[in-house]
Amino acid sequence: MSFDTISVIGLGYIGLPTAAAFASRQKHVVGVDVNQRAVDTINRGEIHIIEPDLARLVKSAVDDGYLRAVTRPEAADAFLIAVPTPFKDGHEPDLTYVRAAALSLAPILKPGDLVILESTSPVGTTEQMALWLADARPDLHFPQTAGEQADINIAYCPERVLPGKIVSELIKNDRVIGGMTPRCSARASELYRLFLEGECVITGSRTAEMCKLTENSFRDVNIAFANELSLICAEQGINVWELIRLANRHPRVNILQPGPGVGGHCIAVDPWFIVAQNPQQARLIRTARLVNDDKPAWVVEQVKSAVAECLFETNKRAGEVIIACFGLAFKPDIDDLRESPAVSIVQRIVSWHQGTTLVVEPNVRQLPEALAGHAALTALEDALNRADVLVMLVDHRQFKALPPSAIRQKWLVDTRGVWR
Ligand SMILES: NC(=O)C1=CN([C@@H]2O[C@H](COP(=O)(O)OP(=O)(O)OC[C@H]3O[C@@H](n4cnc5c(N)ncnc54)[C@H](O)[C@@H]3O)[C@@H](O)[C@H]2O)C=CC1
Ligand SMILES: CC(=O)N[C@@H]1[C@@H](OP(=O)(O)OP(=O)(O)OC[C@H]2O[C@@H](n3ccc(=O)[nH]c3=O)[C@H](O)[C@@H]2O)O[C@H](C(=O)O)[C@@H](O)[C@@H]1O
Repeated sequence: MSFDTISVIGLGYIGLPTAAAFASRQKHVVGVDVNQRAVDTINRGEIHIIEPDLARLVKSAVDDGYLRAVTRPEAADAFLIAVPTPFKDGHEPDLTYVRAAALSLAPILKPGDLVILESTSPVGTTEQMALWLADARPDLHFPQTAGEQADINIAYCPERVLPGKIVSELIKNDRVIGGMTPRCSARASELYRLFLEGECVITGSRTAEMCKLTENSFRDVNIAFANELSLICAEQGINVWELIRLANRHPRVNILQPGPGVGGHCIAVDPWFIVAQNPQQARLIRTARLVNDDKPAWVVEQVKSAVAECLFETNKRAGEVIIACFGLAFKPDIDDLRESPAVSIVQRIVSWHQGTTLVVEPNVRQLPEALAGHAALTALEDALNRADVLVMLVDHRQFKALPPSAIRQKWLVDTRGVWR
Protein backbone atom coordinates (compact mmCIF):
# COMPACT_ATOMS: atom_id res chain seq x y z
CA MET A 1 0.00 0.00 0.00
CA SER A 2 1.46 3.36 -0.96
CA PHE A 3 1.55 6.43 1.24
CA ASP A 4 -0.66 8.97 -0.49
CA THR A 5 -0.75 11.44 2.38
CA ILE A 6 1.90 11.78 5.05
CA SER A 7 1.45 13.85 8.18
CA VAL A 8 4.20 15.27 10.36
CA ILE A 9 3.21 16.36 13.87
CA GLY A 10 5.47 19.11 15.22
CA LEU A 11 7.03 21.42 12.62
CA GLY A 12 10.25 22.44 14.35
CA TYR A 13 13.90 21.76 13.57
CA ILE A 14 13.13 18.07 12.87
CA GLY A 15 9.52 17.96 11.72
CA LEU A 16 9.68 20.78 9.16
CA PRO A 17 12.70 19.48 7.20
CA THR A 18 11.21 15.96 7.31
CA ALA A 19 7.86 17.22 6.00
CA ALA A 20 9.65 19.15 3.24
CA ALA A 21 11.76 16.09 2.33
CA PHE A 22 8.62 13.98 1.70
CA ALA A 23 7.00 16.87 -0.18
CA SER A 24 10.10 17.16 -2.39
CA ARG A 25 9.30 13.59 -3.53
CA GLN A 26 5.85 14.75 -4.68
CA LYS A 27 4.05 13.30 -1.66
CA HIS A 28 1.14 15.23 -0.19
CA VAL A 29 2.24 16.28 3.27
CA VAL A 30 0.10 17.75 6.00
CA GLY A 31 2.24 19.39 8.65
CA VAL A 32 0.63 19.87 12.05
CA ASP A 33 1.76 22.29 14.72
CA VAL A 34 0.01 23.80 17.72
CA ASN A 35 1.88 27.05 17.08
CA GLN A 36 -0.36 29.16 14.83
CA ARG A 37 2.49 31.53 13.96
CA ALA A 38 4.63 28.64 12.70
CA VAL A 39 1.68 27.30 10.66
CA ASP A 40 0.99 30.71 9.06
CA THR A 41 4.68 31.25 8.29
CA ILE A 42 5.01 27.85 6.62
CA ASN A 43 1.82 28.34 4.58
CA ARG A 44 3.37 31.55 3.21
CA GLY A 45 6.29 29.39 2.01
CA GLU A 46 8.57 30.81 4.69
CA ILE A 47 10.31 29.29 7.71
CA HIS A 48 10.31 30.27 11.39
CA ILE A 49 13.73 28.77 12.25
CA ILE A 50 17.22 29.25 10.85
CA GLU A 51 18.69 26.21 9.09
CA PRO A 52 20.80 26.28 5.92
CA ASP A 53 18.96 25.23 2.70
CA LEU A 54 15.64 24.72 4.51
CA ALA A 55 13.99 27.94 3.29
CA ARG A 56 14.40 26.93 -0.37
CA LEU A 57 13.10 23.40 0.26
CA VAL A 58 10.02 24.61 2.16
CA LYS A 59 9.25 27.35 -0.36
CA SER A 60 9.17 24.98 -3.31
CA ALA A 61 7.20 22.35 -1.33
CA VAL A 62 4.52 24.93 -0.48
CA ASP A 63 4.55 26.66 -3.90
CA ASP A 64 4.15 23.30 -5.68
CA GLY A 65 1.19 22.41 -3.45
CA TYR A 66 2.73 19.37 -1.74
CA LEU A 67 3.10 20.83 1.75
CA ARG A 68 0.51 22.63 3.81
CA ALA A 69 0.41 23.29 7.53
CA VAL A 70 -2.57 23.06 9.90
CA THR A 71 -3.11 23.28 13.65
CA ARG A 72 -5.22 20.10 14.00
CA PRO A 73 -4.33 16.66 12.64
CA GLU A 74 -6.12 15.40 9.54
CA ALA A 75 -6.44 11.85 8.17
CA ALA A 76 -3.28 10.48 6.54
CA ASP A 77 -1.63 7.12 5.79
CA ALA A 78 1.47 7.76 7.90
CA PHE A 79 2.05 10.03 10.89
CA LEU A 80 5.49 11.05 12.15
CA ILE A 81 5.66 12.62 15.61
CA ALA A 82 8.51 15.10 16.12
CA VAL A 83 7.47 17.08 19.20
CA PRO A 84 9.75 18.19 22.06
CA THR A 85 10.91 15.76 24.75
CA PRO A 86 12.48 17.98 27.42
CA PHE A 87 13.16 17.01 31.01
CA LYS A 88 11.34 18.10 34.14
CA ASP A 89 12.83 19.12 37.48
CA GLY A 90 15.14 16.40 38.71
CA HIS A 91 16.08 15.51 35.12
CA GLU A 92 13.08 13.19 34.65
CA PRO A 93 11.90 12.94 31.02
CA ASP A 94 8.79 14.95 30.20
CA LEU A 95 6.58 12.99 27.79
CA THR A 96 3.57 15.30 27.93
CA TYR A 97 4.14 16.57 24.36
CA VAL A 98 4.42 13.04 22.98
CA ARG A 99 1.25 11.99 24.80
CA ALA A 100 -0.67 15.06 23.61
CA ALA A 101 0.50 14.54 20.01
CA ALA A 102 -0.39 10.83 20.06
CA LEU A 103 -3.82 11.49 21.56
CA SER A 104 -4.50 14.19 18.98
CA LEU A 105 -4.09 11.53 16.26
CA ALA A 106 -6.15 8.86 17.93
CA PRO A 107 -9.59 9.98 16.63
CA ILE A 108 -8.45 9.99 12.97
CA LEU A 109 -6.50 6.72 12.86
CA LYS A 110 -7.80 4.04 10.49
CA PRO A 111 -6.68 0.44 9.89
CA GLY A 112 -3.43 0.26 7.93
CA ASP A 113 -2.03 3.57 9.23
CA LEU A 114 1.57 3.88 10.31
CA VAL A 115 2.55 5.93 13.38
CA ILE A 116 6.24 6.72 13.86
CA LEU A 117 7.70 8.37 16.92
CA GLU A 118 10.82 10.37 16.01
CA SER A 119 11.18 12.40 19.21
CA THR A 120 14.19 11.38 21.31
CA SER A 121 12.60 9.29 24.05
CA PRO A 122 13.42 7.10 27.04
CA VAL A 123 13.36 3.34 26.56
CA GLY A 124 9.78 2.04 26.50
CA THR A 125 8.13 5.26 25.24
CA THR A 126 6.96 3.72 21.97
CA GLU A 127 5.27 0.87 23.86
CA GLN A 128 3.74 3.47 26.17
CA MET A 129 2.51 5.46 23.17
CA ALA A 130 0.86 2.32 21.78
CA LEU A 131 -0.94 1.88 25.12
CA TRP A 132 -2.15 5.50 25.12
CA LEU A 133 -3.49 5.02 21.60
CA ALA A 134 -5.07 1.68 22.47
CA ASP A 135 -6.86 3.27 25.43
CA ALA A 136 -8.17 6.06 23.21
CA ARG A 137 -9.23 3.71 20.37
CA PRO A 138 -10.49 0.43 21.82
CA ASP A 139 -12.03 -0.35 18.39
CA LEU A 140 -8.55 -0.72 16.79
CA HIS A 141 -5.85 -3.35 17.36
CA PHE A 142 -2.40 -2.05 18.26
CA PRO A 143 0.83 -4.10 17.98
CA GLN A 144 1.36 -4.70 21.71
CA THR A 145 -1.94 -6.49 22.11
CA ALA A 146 -2.42 -7.97 18.65
CA GLY A 147 1.14 -8.72 17.45
CA GLU A 148 1.43 -9.05 13.68
CA GLN A 149 -2.35 -8.80 13.27
CA ALA A 150 -2.48 -5.18 14.45
CA ASP A 151 -4.55 -2.59 12.56
CA ILE A 152 -2.00 0.15 13.23
CA ASN A 153 1.75 -0.12 12.62
CA ILE A 154 3.94 1.61 15.17
CA ALA A 155 7.69 2.24 15.09
CA TYR A 156 10.36 4.29 16.79
CA CYS A 157 12.73 5.92 14.26
CA PRO A 158 15.08 8.37 15.91
CA GLU A 159 16.43 11.39 14.08
CA ARG A 160 20.21 11.91 14.16
CA VAL A 161 20.72 14.99 11.96
CA LEU A 162 23.20 17.66 12.99
CA PRO A 163 21.76 21.20 13.35
CA GLY A 164 23.39 23.30 10.64
CA LYS A 165 23.50 20.30 8.27
CA ILE A 166 19.97 18.99 8.75
CA VAL A 167 18.87 19.08 5.11
CA SER A 168 21.75 16.97 3.80
CA GLU A 169 22.06 14.63 6.82
CA LEU A 170 18.31 13.93 6.75
CA ILE A 171 18.72 12.34 3.33
CA LYS A 172 22.18 10.81 3.69
CA ASN A 173 22.40 9.43 7.25
CA ASP A 174 21.56 5.79 7.91
CA ARG A 175 18.35 5.46 9.87
CA VAL A 176 17.60 3.10 12.73
CA ILE A 177 14.11 1.64 12.33
CA GLY A 178 12.64 0.24 15.54
CA GLY A 179 9.32 -1.34 14.64
CA MET A 180 7.15 -2.85 17.35
CA THR A 181 6.83 -5.84 15.01
CA PRO A 182 8.73 -6.84 11.85
CA ARG A 183 5.75 -5.63 9.80
CA CYS A 184 5.89 -2.22 11.50
CA SER A 185 9.62 -1.99 10.64
CA ALA A 186 8.96 -2.97 7.05
CA ARG A 187 6.29 -0.26 6.65
CA ALA A 188 8.48 2.38 8.31
CA SER A 189 11.40 1.48 6.03
CA GLU A 190 9.13 1.78 2.97
CA LEU A 191 8.15 5.25 4.11
CA TYR A 192 11.68 6.56 4.68
CA ARG A 193 12.93 5.06 1.43
CA LEU A 194 10.80 7.68 -0.30
CA PHE A 195 13.63 10.16 0.32
CA LEU A 196 16.41 8.35 2.17
CA GLU A 197 19.77 7.73 0.48
CA GLY A 198 21.26 6.19 3.64
CA GLU A 199 20.38 2.67 4.80
CA CYS A 200 17.38 1.65 6.92
CA VAL A 201 18.78 -0.53 9.71
CA ILE A 202 16.09 -2.57 11.42
CA THR A 203 15.80 -3.37 15.14
CA GLY A 204 13.15 -3.31 17.88
CA SER A 205 11.67 -0.12 19.34
CA ARG A 206 13.46 -0.38 22.71
CA THR A 207 16.89 -0.84 21.12
CA ALA A 208 16.20 2.02 18.72
CA GLU A 209 15.26 4.29 21.64
CA MET A 210 18.42 3.32 23.52
CA CYS A 211 20.53 3.72 20.37
CA LYS A 212 19.56 7.38 20.04
CA LEU A 213 20.30 8.06 23.72
CA THR A 214 23.60 6.19 23.42
CA GLU A 215 24.82 8.27 20.46
CA ASN A 216 24.30 11.55 22.28
CA SER A 217 25.67 10.22 25.59
CA PHE A 218 28.80 9.03 23.78
CA ARG A 219 29.37 12.55 22.51
CA ASP A 220 28.59 14.11 25.89
CA VAL A 221 31.09 11.86 27.69
CA ASN A 222 33.78 12.69 25.13
CA ILE A 223 33.14 16.44 25.35
CA ALA A 224 33.29 16.13 29.15
CA PHE A 225 36.74 14.60 28.78
CA ALA A 226 37.86 17.63 26.74
CA ASN A 227 36.26 20.03 29.23
CA GLU A 228 37.95 18.31 32.15
CA LEU A 229 41.28 18.59 30.30
CA SER A 230 40.70 22.33 29.86
CA LEU A 231 40.39 22.75 33.64
CA ILE A 232 43.53 20.68 34.24
CA CYS A 233 45.47 22.61 31.58
CA ALA A 234 44.44 25.97 33.06
CA GLU A 235 45.93 24.84 36.39
CA GLN A 236 49.11 23.64 34.68
CA GLY A 237 49.57 26.65 32.40
CA ILE A 238 49.21 24.50 29.28
CA ASN A 239 47.31 25.51 26.14
CA VAL A 240 44.58 22.86 25.96
CA TRP A 241 43.96 23.31 22.23
CA GLU A 242 47.63 22.75 21.42
CA LEU A 243 47.63 19.76 23.76
CA ILE A 244 44.61 18.18 22.05
CA ARG A 245 46.03 18.86 18.60
CA LEU A 246 49.21 17.05 19.61
CA ALA A 247 47.46 14.13 21.35
CA ASN A 248 45.22 13.67 18.30
CA ARG A 249 48.32 12.95 16.22
CA HIS A 250 48.23 9.52 17.91
CA PRO A 251 46.55 7.11 15.47
CA ARG A 252 43.98 5.92 18.05
CA VAL A 253 43.29 9.19 19.94
CA ASN A 254 40.54 11.57 18.83
CA ILE A 255 39.73 14.06 21.59
CA LEU A 256 36.87 16.51 21.03
CA GLN A 257 37.07 20.25 21.76
CA PRO A 258 36.50 21.93 25.11
CA GLY A 259 34.02 24.79 25.20
CA PRO A 260 31.90 26.86 27.59
CA GLY A 261 29.72 23.81 28.34
CA VAL A 262 27.37 21.61 26.36
CA GLY A 263 24.17 23.11 25.01
CA GLY A 264 21.23 22.40 22.77
CA HIS A 265 18.17 20.49 23.77
CA CYS A 266 19.67 17.14 22.85
CA ILE A 267 23.16 16.35 24.13
CA ALA A 268 22.54 18.40 27.28
CA VAL A 269 19.26 16.55 27.85
CA ASP A 270 19.22 13.03 26.41
CA PRO A 271 21.88 11.42 28.65
CA TRP A 272 19.66 12.26 31.62
CA PHE A 273 17.01 9.92 30.17
CA ILE A 274 19.46 7.04 30.61
CA VAL A 275 20.42 8.23 34.10
CA ALA A 276 16.77 8.61 35.15
CA GLN A 277 16.00 5.01 34.19
CA ASN A 278 19.31 3.51 35.41
CA PRO A 279 20.49 5.56 38.40
CA GLN A 280 22.73 2.81 39.77
CA GLN A 281 24.45 1.82 36.53
CA ALA A 282 24.83 5.14 34.65
CA ARG A 283 27.69 6.57 36.74
CA LEU A 284 30.00 7.73 33.95
CA ILE A 285 27.13 9.20 31.94
CA ARG A 286 25.89 11.17 34.95
CA THR A 287 29.39 12.42 35.81
CA ALA A 288 29.93 13.60 32.24
CA ARG A 289 26.70 15.59 32.43
CA LEU A 290 27.83 17.19 35.69
CA VAL A 291 31.30 18.02 34.32
CA ASN A 292 29.75 19.70 31.28
CA ASP A 293 27.07 21.47 33.33
CA ASP A 294 29.71 22.86 35.71
CA LYS A 295 31.75 24.45 32.94
CA PRO A 296 29.78 27.75 32.69
CA ALA A 297 30.47 28.51 36.38
CA TRP A 298 34.19 27.95 35.75
CA VAL A 299 34.11 30.29 32.73
CA VAL A 300 32.50 33.02 34.86
CA GLU A 301 35.38 32.73 37.33
CA GLN A 302 37.77 33.29 34.40
CA VAL A 303 35.78 36.40 33.43
CA LYS A 304 35.99 37.70 37.01
CA SER A 305 39.78 37.26 36.92
CA ALA A 306 40.00 39.10 33.58
CA VAL A 307 37.95 41.99 35.00
CA ALA A 308 40.18 42.08 38.09
CA GLU A 309 43.27 42.29 35.87
CA CYS A 310 41.65 45.05 33.82
CA LEU A 311 40.83 47.02 36.99
CA PHE A 312 44.38 46.58 38.26
CA GLU A 313 46.03 47.67 35.03
CA THR A 314 43.75 50.56 34.06
CA ASN A 315 42.71 52.14 37.35
CA LYS A 316 39.11 52.10 36.09
CA ARG A 317 36.28 51.75 38.59
CA ALA A 318 34.35 48.44 38.48
CA GLY A 319 31.27 50.17 37.05
CA GLU A 320 33.32 51.53 34.16
CA VAL A 321 34.55 48.18 32.84
CA ILE A 322 32.69 47.03 29.74
CA ILE A 323 32.44 43.30 29.03
CA ALA A 324 31.51 42.08 25.53
CA CYS A 325 30.27 38.51 25.17
CA PHE A 326 30.57 36.96 21.73
CA GLY A 327 27.79 34.53 20.88
CA LEU A 328 24.66 33.25 22.61
CA ALA A 329 23.67 30.26 20.47
CA PHE A 330 24.49 26.79 21.74
CA LYS A 331 26.98 26.28 18.89
CA PRO A 332 28.37 28.11 15.86
CA ASP A 333 26.34 29.57 13.00
CA ILE A 334 22.85 28.74 14.23
CA ASP A 335 20.14 30.78 16.03
CA ASP A 336 19.14 28.10 18.56
CA LEU A 337 19.58 29.31 22.16
CA ARG A 338 18.08 26.26 23.89
CA GLU A 339 20.11 25.08 26.91
CA SER A 340 22.90 27.31 25.64
CA PRO A 341 25.83 27.57 28.05
CA ALA A 342 26.55 31.00 26.55
CA VAL A 343 23.17 32.31 27.74
CA SER A 344 23.79 30.89 31.19
CA ILE A 345 27.25 32.50 31.33
CA VAL A 346 25.94 35.94 30.28
CA GLN A 347 23.14 35.64 32.86
CA ARG A 348 25.72 34.97 35.57
CA ILE A 349 27.95 37.82 34.37
CA VAL A 350 25.16 40.41 34.46
CA SER A 351 24.18 39.28 37.96
CA TRP A 352 27.51 40.45 39.45
CA HIS A 353 29.10 42.81 36.92
CA GLN A 354 28.63 46.46 37.87
CA GLY A 355 29.49 47.88 34.46
CA THR A 356 27.89 47.43 31.02
CA THR A 357 27.61 43.98 29.43
CA LEU A 358 27.37 43.89 25.65
CA VAL A 359 26.29 40.83 23.69
CA VAL A 360 27.14 40.20 20.04
CA GLU A 361 24.95 37.51 18.44
CA PRO A 362 24.56 37.95 14.69
CA ASN A 363 21.91 35.20 14.47
CA VAL A 364 19.22 36.74 16.68
CA ARG A 365 17.27 40.01 16.48
CA GLN A 366 16.61 40.38 20.19
CA LEU A 367 17.99 39.11 23.47
CA PRO A 368 16.17 36.28 25.20
CA GLU A 369 13.85 37.33 28.03
CA ALA A 370 16.35 36.27 30.70
CA LEU A 371 18.84 38.88 29.45
CA ALA A 372 16.59 41.66 28.17
CA GLY A 373 17.18 44.82 30.17
CA HIS A 374 20.39 43.43 31.71
CA ALA A 375 22.68 43.39 28.66
CA ALA A 376 22.68 45.15 25.29
CA LEU A 377 22.58 43.36 21.94
CA THR A 378 25.36 45.14 20.07
CA ALA A 379 26.94 45.14 16.61
CA LEU A 380 30.33 43.44 16.36
CA GLU A 381 32.31 46.58 15.49
CA ASP A 382 30.68 48.59 18.25
CA ALA A 383 31.42 45.93 20.87
CA LEU A 384 35.06 45.68 19.76
CA ASN A 385 35.45 49.45 20.00
CA ARG A 386 33.82 49.83 23.40
CA ALA A 387 34.66 46.75 25.43
CA ASP A 388 37.60 46.19 27.77
CA VAL A 389 37.06 42.46 28.36
CA LEU A 390 36.12 40.15 25.48
CA VAL A 391 34.51 36.79 26.21
CA MET A 392 34.42 34.36 23.29
CA LEU A 393 31.50 31.99 23.83
CA VAL A 394 30.51 30.77 20.37
CA ASP A 395 32.88 30.46 17.42
CA HIS A 396 30.51 31.95 14.81
CA ARG A 397 32.16 32.47 11.42
CA GLN A 398 32.00 36.29 11.83
CA PHE A 399 34.10 36.01 14.99
CA LYS A 400 36.61 33.56 13.55
CA ALA A 401 37.19 35.98 10.66
CA LEU A 402 38.29 38.81 12.99
CA PRO A 403 41.87 39.94 12.38
CA PRO A 404 44.20 39.71 15.41
CA SER A 405 44.40 43.53 15.38
CA ALA A 406 40.69 43.73 16.33
CA ILE A 407 41.31 42.15 19.71
CA ARG A 408 44.65 43.66 20.59
CA GLN A 409 44.88 45.46 23.95
CA LYS A 410 41.86 43.69 25.39
CA TRP A 411 41.48 41.24 28.26
CA LEU A 412 40.39 37.98 26.74
CA VAL A 413 38.50 34.92 27.94
CA ASP A 414 38.39 32.48 25.06
CA THR A 415 36.27 29.37 25.70
CA ARG A 416 36.55 28.12 22.11
CA GLY A 417 40.24 28.48 21.29
CA VAL A 418 39.55 31.06 18.57
CA TRP A 419 41.96 33.70 19.86
CA ARG A 420 44.70 31.30 20.89
N1 LIG B 1 16.79 19.70 16.91
C1 LIG B 1 17.59 18.68 16.68
O1 LIG B 1 18.69 18.84 16.20
C2 LIG B 1 17.18 17.28 16.97
C3 LIG B 1 16.05 17.01 17.71
N2 LIG B 1 15.70 15.72 17.98
C4 LIG B 1 14.51 15.41 18.77
O2 LIG B 1 13.37 15.68 17.94
C5 LIG B 1 12.28 16.14 18.74
C6 LIG B 1 11.79 17.49 18.20
O3 LIG B 1 12.85 18.40 18.33
P1 LIG B 1 12.85 19.80 17.57
O4 LIG B 1 12.28 19.66 16.20
O5 LIG B 1 14.21 20.34 17.71
O6 LIG B 1 11.82 20.63 18.47
P2 LIG B 1 11.16 22.03 18.14
O7 LIG B 1 10.79 22.64 19.43
O8 LIG B 1 11.96 22.79 17.16
O9 LIG B 1 9.80 21.62 17.37
C7 LIG B 1 8.78 20.93 17.98
C8 LIG B 1 7.46 21.48 17.45
O10 LIG B 1 6.40 20.68 17.97
C9 LIG B 1 5.29 21.53 18.19
N3 LIG B 1 4.36 20.84 19.07
C10 LIG B 1 4.43 20.65 20.42
N4 LIG B 1 3.39 19.91 20.84
C11 LIG B 1 2.65 19.61 19.74
C12 LIG B 1 1.46 18.88 19.52
N5 LIG B 1 0.82 18.26 20.52
N6 LIG B 1 0.97 18.80 18.26
C13 LIG B 1 1.59 19.42 17.24
N7 LIG B 1 2.74 20.13 17.38
C14 LIG B 1 3.27 20.22 18.62
C15 LIG B 1 5.90 22.80 18.74
O11 LIG B 1 5.03 23.90 18.60
C16 LIG B 1 7.17 22.91 17.88
O12 LIG B 1 6.96 23.71 16.73
C17 LIG B 1 12.82 16.19 20.18
O13 LIG B 1 12.52 14.97 20.82
C18 LIG B 1 14.32 16.30 19.99
O14 LIG B 1 15.03 15.80 21.09
C19 LIG B 1 16.41 14.66 17.49
C20 LIG B 1 17.52 14.88 16.72
C21 LIG B 1 18.00 16.20 16.40
C1 LIG C 1 26.03 12.18 18.46
C2 LIG C 1 25.83 13.48 17.79
O1 LIG C 1 26.70 13.95 17.10
N1 LIG C 1 24.63 14.10 17.98
C3 LIG C 1 24.29 15.32 17.30
C4 LIG C 1 23.78 16.34 18.32
O2 LIG C 1 23.62 17.59 17.70
P1 LIG C 1 24.13 18.88 18.47
O3 LIG C 1 24.02 20.01 17.54
O4 LIG C 1 23.45 18.99 19.78
O5 LIG C 1 25.64 18.42 18.72
P2 LIG C 1 27.02 19.12 18.80
O6 LIG C 1 27.43 19.77 17.54
O7 LIG C 1 27.92 18.09 19.34
O8 LIG C 1 26.80 20.26 19.88
C5 LIG C 1 26.36 20.00 21.20
C6 LIG C 1 27.09 20.91 22.16
O9 LIG C 1 28.38 20.39 22.39
C7 LIG C 1 29.35 21.39 22.19
N2 LIG C 1 30.57 20.75 21.67
C8 LIG C 1 30.51 19.95 20.59
C9 LIG C 1 31.63 19.33 20.10
C10 LIG C 1 32.86 19.55 20.75
O10 LIG C 1 33.93 19.04 20.38
N3 LIG C 1 32.89 20.34 21.85
C11 LIG C 1 31.77 20.95 22.33
O11 LIG C 1 31.83 21.68 23.33
C12 LIG C 1 28.69 22.35 21.20
O12 LIG C 1 29.28 23.62 21.26
C13 LIG C 1 27.26 22.33 21.67
O13 LIG C 1 27.08 23.21 22.76
O14 LIG C 1 22.54 15.95 18.84
C14 LIG C 1 21.52 15.81 17.83
C15 LIG C 1 20.21 15.54 18.51
O15 LIG C 1 19.97 14.49 19.01
O16 LIG C 1 19.44 16.50 18.54
C16 LIG C 1 21.91 14.69 16.91
O17 LIG C 1 20.88 14.49 15.95
C17 LIG C 1 23.22 15.09 16.23
O18 LIG C 1 23.64 14.08 15.33
